[in-house]
Parts: sequence; structure tokens; C-alpha cells
Amino acid sequence: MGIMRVTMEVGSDGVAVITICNPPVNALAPPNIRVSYWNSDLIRRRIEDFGCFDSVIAGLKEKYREAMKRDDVKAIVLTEEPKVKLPVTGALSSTFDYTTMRTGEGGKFSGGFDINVFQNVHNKGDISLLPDVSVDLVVNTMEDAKKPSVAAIQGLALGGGLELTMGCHARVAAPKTQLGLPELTLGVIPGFGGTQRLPRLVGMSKAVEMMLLSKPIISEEGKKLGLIDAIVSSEELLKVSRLWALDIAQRRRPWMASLHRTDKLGSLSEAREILKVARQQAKQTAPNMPQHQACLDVIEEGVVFGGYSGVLKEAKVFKELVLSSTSRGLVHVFFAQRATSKVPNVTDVGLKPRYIKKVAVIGGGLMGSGIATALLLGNISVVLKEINSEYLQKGMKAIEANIRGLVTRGKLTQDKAEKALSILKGVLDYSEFKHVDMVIEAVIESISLKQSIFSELEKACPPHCILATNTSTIDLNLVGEKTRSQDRIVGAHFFSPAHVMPLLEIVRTEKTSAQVILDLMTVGKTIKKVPVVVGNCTGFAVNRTFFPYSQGAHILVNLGVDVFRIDRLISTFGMPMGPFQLQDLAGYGVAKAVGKEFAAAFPDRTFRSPLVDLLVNSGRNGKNNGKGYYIYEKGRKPKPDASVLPIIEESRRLTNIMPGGKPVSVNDQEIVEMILFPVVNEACRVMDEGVVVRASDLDIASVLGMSFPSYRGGLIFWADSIGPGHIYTSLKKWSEAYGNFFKPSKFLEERATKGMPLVRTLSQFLIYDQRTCFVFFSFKVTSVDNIVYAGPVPYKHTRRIILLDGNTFVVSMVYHFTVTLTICAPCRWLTQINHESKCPQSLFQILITWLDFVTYLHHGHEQKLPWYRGRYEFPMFNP
Ligand SMILES: C[C@H](O)CC(=O)SCCNC(=O)CCNC(=O)[C@H](O)C(C)(C)COP(=O)(O)OP(=O)(O)OC[C@H]1O[C@@H](n2cnc3c(N)ncnc32)[C@H](O)[C@@H]1OP(=O)(O)O
Repeated sequence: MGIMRVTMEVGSDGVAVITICNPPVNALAPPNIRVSYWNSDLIRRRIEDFGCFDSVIAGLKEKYREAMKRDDVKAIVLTEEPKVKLPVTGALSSTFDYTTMRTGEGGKFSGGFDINVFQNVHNKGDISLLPDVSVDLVVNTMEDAKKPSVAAIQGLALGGGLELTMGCHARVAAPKTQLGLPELTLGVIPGFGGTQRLPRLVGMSKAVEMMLLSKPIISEEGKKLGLIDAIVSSEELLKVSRLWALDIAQRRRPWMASLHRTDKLGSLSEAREILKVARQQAKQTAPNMPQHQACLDVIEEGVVFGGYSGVLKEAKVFKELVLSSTSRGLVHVFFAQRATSKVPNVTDVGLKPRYIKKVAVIGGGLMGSGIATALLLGNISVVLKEINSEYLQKGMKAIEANIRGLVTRGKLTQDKAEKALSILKGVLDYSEFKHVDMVIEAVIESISLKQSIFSELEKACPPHCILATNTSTIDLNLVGEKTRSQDRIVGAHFFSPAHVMPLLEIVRTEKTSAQVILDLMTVGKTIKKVPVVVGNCTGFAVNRTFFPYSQGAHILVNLGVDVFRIDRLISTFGMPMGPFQLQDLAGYGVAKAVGKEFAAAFPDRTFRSPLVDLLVNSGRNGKNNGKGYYIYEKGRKPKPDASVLPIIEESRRLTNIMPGGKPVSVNDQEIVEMILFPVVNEACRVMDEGVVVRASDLDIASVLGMSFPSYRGGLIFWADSIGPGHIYTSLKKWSEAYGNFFKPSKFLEERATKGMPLVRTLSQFLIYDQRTCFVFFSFKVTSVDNIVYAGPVPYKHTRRIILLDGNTFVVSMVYHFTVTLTICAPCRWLTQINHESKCPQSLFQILITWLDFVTYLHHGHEQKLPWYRGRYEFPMFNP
């Protein structure tokens, strides 16, 4: 048997326990592997050995059919396997290392439908890859069965996972189990009947809230609402569920089919009123996302025409939405976010994160107090250092206000707030620093000040202490220049407000040790940030990439375009606000300081606009003093300020870039593109220089750091959806008309002229050169790793190659064994490569290096692959 499986055990009590097992989150995968893809007998044999053709959905159907047929089965309990070990058969089993295998880890009922399938549909455009689960499995097989089912849930039941449980006749859950329908975050709606059953179980208002906000509840709340019938400890879960199922079968408890209930729906007019309000809210909060209105329409269908009609409409709309560009973007973001936690040579070299218990923050200003707040909320003790007691008091008060504010807004309990504040200490010297595991410096952007602080830190802190700086622009090599601790120096670039914004940009230099990066990544996750590891350069990945954002806007204004029109169009595109309102919000001091840094680093592509200086001279400082491009009044939306127009005219006069002295005529689309294409252009340079590990890291950084619309998939995904060709041609045209700022980078030019996307997946190089060829991989693995198992199973601690059709080819490893494997596959199937190995000499890394080598051979020029190049020997090459 393989590790993705569904099993059934019938007890002497007549209860069949059907168990789902598909680690790590029991995703509900449909069958989709075709053995004919693989010519290797070894792989085929392995797949068959482990029974990997099972899919969770097919398995569920099969086991239900068996349970219905068997006379000794009276009722069913649906649950998940809490502990899993991969069984190994055959000659290799004795050497199999079980310690590397992931287990069920205390149980997760299900993270929902397998999101890989969405990606598969997106890649192939083939909607038939989506199975009919909603009617065939949930309605016909489970809910309308002649024997009752009880779901025994622990850990989490999300999306399709929760929907399966709602198709059961009762739900018993362990304490603190997470229950939710987060499908809208993937650009779709619940597709296994959730839009119909949830309102029938918890009432219309709560169901609409849970779906539209994609916010899970815990089982305790679920019990109060009626979603959960009983809460029992994990140990008792199965026992109570069995009894419950028997009670239903023997009519001691009600046999409830959720879809047929109406008692919680309220009257038609009440339901319609709730839906109307929700529609208006969604129009405001999610204007470019069709799934919100679609979800409400589908709910309404069920209220008006009955649950079954609702289920049918849901299935139809679900399929339409899976193909939408919104879903493509959001699904990409889902996987891109998870990919950020895989950093070559950091997370794949067997290092373990060290425990960071206490962190010192230097500087209690806006950033320092925000960082300290985030750490305290993550239960990490903080020592806040300032230079005098006045500043220290200010910093401490700001932290307290941040934390108390969360209590007021109902986001934190009073107890947790007190606990967080109790582990904060303010200091004026370094004496406490001998006990800290990490320092995060957050003082003003002055190289000499930072250099002297880091020299002092080297003396004051223990040798293991991580020395991090929150600089947003300064070269880290300069910061650590006067120390001998450059392996401990790292950038921890938070975004303001640091306790709210989810991105943590971790900046490494060539000298920063892998351990330090791993530790900071772990701290980042502990404090609920998404850490993205990037290289060292002016502005690092995010600020550098977005540096042309306001520059482009300033060029446009000086070319005669209205500021407020620009802001309006950029907001309509999906950014939370336009570049000028953003400048108002950040304050002009920031704009000036950042502008100076970039002008020094990239003088060839800096546009010098006098506008900010003119604004400052006229007594404006943006939101800080209530006067900028907009007028800011308490409790009111920012209002465009007409009195700024003469200042803009003055700027235009000084720059004198309007052709013939007349404002340029540009359409709305061109305005958006003139601001965002230069950003894409800079992102190309960032990728070309190897500042990011992978293109999708820039997608995540743009979404979480700059609030680029996630439904567009992030900056690079969006650029690829438009096509590098159009971006290149437009930039070239503008550079000829308006100068170097728009000049296309070499990277963009190459991709555009070769008709290739910006995303550098190795296979795309191969596809490009060898459209129809087959690629043969041949490895002779003689060192540490060998293949013992291959199959279509997503699994931790394995090397995964995700194929174009969405299947995952998995290679697990065993040590101290030698084998030669030849994989033969058409190269067009290789689209994405994930890596998460423990051994530096892993087969996976050899594969990557090998592919890079092939790429290199085919292109005849050096690709910038700093993360892999030169570290591993090339394996046998046998095309
Ligand atoms: C028809 C239906 O209505 C449609 C659906 O059900 S759509 C799916 C709805 N479900 C969701 O949106 C839940 C998505 N998953 C999550 O939110 C989180 O993964 C979680 C809360 C389940 C677990 O979080 P956490 O423990 O931090 O682990 P996380 O790193 O996110 O995920 C672990 C692995 O499981 C994978 N995974 C999680 N949920 C998955 C899913 N539904 N399908 C496929 N893979 C999934 C992740 O990609 C990751 O893989 P990796 O290790 O190779 O990167």
C-alpha cells in the first residue's frame, strides 16, 4: 500500500471506520496518474509496489460502496489516520530510514481538495480534470446512503475537508479543531456543497461571513453554532464517534441530512437582505474578485430553489471559477508562499533551527516598536534599548499602545496582552545584551551610526548572538564592515507597521551563515511573518524592485498627467492606493532619503523630480501634517487638494520634459503600464543578478510587501500573463521618447526576443530548445542518496518534481545504498521543481545542477544560478 490511501476497518460493533491518509494535510486528491508517462520499469514497479494509484476521492467512494454492501456494517465513522509510516517492501526495506518520514503529527482531518489539481487545470486548461465529487460522492454516496456517517474530526477540516464532514449525519470534533471554507482565497467557491450545507447548519449570517472572509472558526464556536454536535478529547474521539454513529443507525439520535434542513435559514426575505448587504460589502472590499458575488448568487439559488438546486449551480459556477484569471493568480500565490520556506543550501542541508528566546531591539521608533510588538506577540522576550529615558518611555508606550489596540479591536485577549507586556524590558545600556540570542537594530538610516552600533554589539553580545539590522537600503557589508562577525550579520527588513505587515525580507550577504538565515526564518514564522530570503544590494529585493514605481509616476506627472488620475487608475488596477497617496502616507522624508540612495546606486535610470522638494518648501509633509497631494482630516477619507496643482505646474516648468511644452496624451492603460512596466523591468534585473532564489519569491514579496493584488498572482506572474514581448516593446518605445528610465534590461530583452516567459523554470529553457525532444536523465548515485520509492505522492522529506499535468513524482531516499536509475521523460512535463532535501549531495540537487548544465549547453551562455552553481559534481550525462 502507498501512503496516499483510504482504508476501512469494521469493528465487532458494526461500525466501519473509514480512514483518509494523505500526509501532510490529507488533501483530497482525485486519481490522475497515468503509468504510461513513465518508461522506466523501476519506477513503474515501485509505483505498483506501493499502490499509489489510490486517490483519496476514489478510495472514499470505493470504501463507502463496500460498507453499504457488507451486512456486518451498520454505520460509518469517517476520520483521518493520526500516525503514518511509509511501508517499504522488497529488498530495500531493511535499509529504509523511517526517521526521515513525516507522520500525521497529531492528526489533521483534511486541508481540503488537492490544490495541485487547480494548478493542473490552469496549466492544461482542461476542466475535466475536476472530478464530480459534490453530487457523486457527497450527496449520493454519503449523505443519501442507507447507513449513517459520523465525521470524527481533529486538527483541521478546511474547504473540501469540512464539506465532507457536512455530508455526514453528525460531526464529533476534538477541542480547538479549525473549521473553515477558505476557497474564496483561491479564487473559487466551495465546490463540495459547502455553499448550501454551511448556511443550513450555522445560519445564513455566520455562513456568509465564514465564506466571504475565509476565516476559520474553532470547534468550540462550531458547537455553539450547530456545526459540531459534540466536542471530545482526541483520545475519546473515535470511541464517541462510533457510539454516535450507532445511535443514529438505531434511531436513538436524529438522522440529519444537512442539505435537507431549512430550520436555520430564516425566511426568504431575511436571507435576501443578508445577501444584499454582503453583496454591497463585497463590492467595496473585493471589487476585482468575481468569486465573492458568485458565492452569494449560489447561496441564494439554494435558498430560493432548494439545497439540491444550489448544489448543482455550485458545481457549475465552481468549474467556471477554477478557469478564471483570479483563481490562476491566487493558486499561484498559495504555492509561491509555501515555496519561500525552501531556501537552497539553508533549509536543505540538515541544519536545525536554534531556539531564540530573547531578542534585543535597538531603537524604539516606529519600526523598532513595531518589531518589538511582533516579537512579544510571538512570545519572544524583548529588551528594548534607547539612548535616553525620554525616547525609551516613548518606545515602551508605543509598544503598549500597539498591544492594547489589538485588545480593543478584539484581536487579542486581555490575558495574552498582559503576558506579552510582561516579557518586555526597557534598557539604556548594553548590560542585558549578554543574555540575548538576537539583536535587531532599528535606528535611523546612517551608515556611521550603524557601524558603531555593530562594533559595540560584537563586544556586548554572546558569540552565538545573531546581529540583524532593519535597514531598508544600506548595504549590509558596510553595516558590518567594522566587525569580525560578518557571518552573524543579516538583514531583517520589516515593513511598516512591522507588527501588521506580513512580509519579512531576510537579507543575506555572501558571508552570512546558513544557520543564521535559518534561525531568522524560524523567528519570522514564529511571529507569523512570511520570510523571504534575498541577496544584498541597494534596496534589496522589494524596495529595489519598487523603486521605479513612484519614479514612473513622477515622470508621468511631469509629462503633464494629472496626479489624481494616476492614483485613481492604480487603485482600480488593485493597489490599495496610488503612488502619490502612498508618498503622502510614508512622509516626504522617506521619499527624499530613498530617492537619494537609489540615485547614487542607479544614476543611469533615476529621474530627478523637484516635486517633493517643492511640496516640502510649501509646508506640506503628507499625512504627517495633514497636507500633501491630499488633505487629511480626522475620520474622513483623504480629499484631493486642488491647491497642490500650481506646485505641480512649477515642477513641470523646472523639468521641462513635456514634448513641445504640451501635456502628453496617454490612455488609462498606458498610464498603469508606464508605472508598472518599469517595476517589472527592475524585477528582471533583480532576478538576473540572483538577488532572489526564484521568481515566485518576488511575487510573494510584491503581494505581501507592496500589497500588489494577490489575485493577479504577484508582479512576475502578472507580467508573464501580459507577456514580456509587449512589456519590452512598450518600454523600448518610451525609452526612445522619454529617456533611459524606461530602457529595457538585458534580461527582459532576451526573454522578449526569444518569446520566453520571465519565470525561470529550467524546463522552460528545455522546452524552448527542445520542443519535441525527450530528455534522458541518467544518474549514477554512489554517495549518500538512493531511490527506494517513487510514486505520485506529495510527501515531506522527499524530492519532488511536479509535472506539467500536476502529478507529483516523488523520490524518497535511503542512505548507504547504491543504485543507478534512468528516468526517461519528455522534457515538456517538467515545469516546476521543489526541493527539500536533507543531504547536500542529494539526487535532487544533482538533478537541478544537471538541468542547469543542460540549459547552459543549449544556450551557450552562463545563466546566473548562484545558489547551485559549482557546488555539486555533474552526474553522468547521457542524452
Ligand atoms: C472543492 C473544494 O471546496 C475546494 C477546496 O477544498 S480548495 C482547498 C481549500 N483548503 C485550503 O485552502 C487550505 C489550504 N491549506 C492551508 O491553509 C494550510 O496549508 C494548512 C492550514 C492546511 C496547513 O498549514 P501549515 O501546517 O502551515 O502547512 P503548509 O506549509 O501550509 O502546508 C503543508 C504542505 O501541504 C500542502 N497543502 C496544504 N493544503 C493543501 C491542499 N488543500 N492541497 C494540496 N496541498 C496542500 C502545502 O502546499 C504544503 O506543501 P509543501 O510542504 O510541499 O510546501
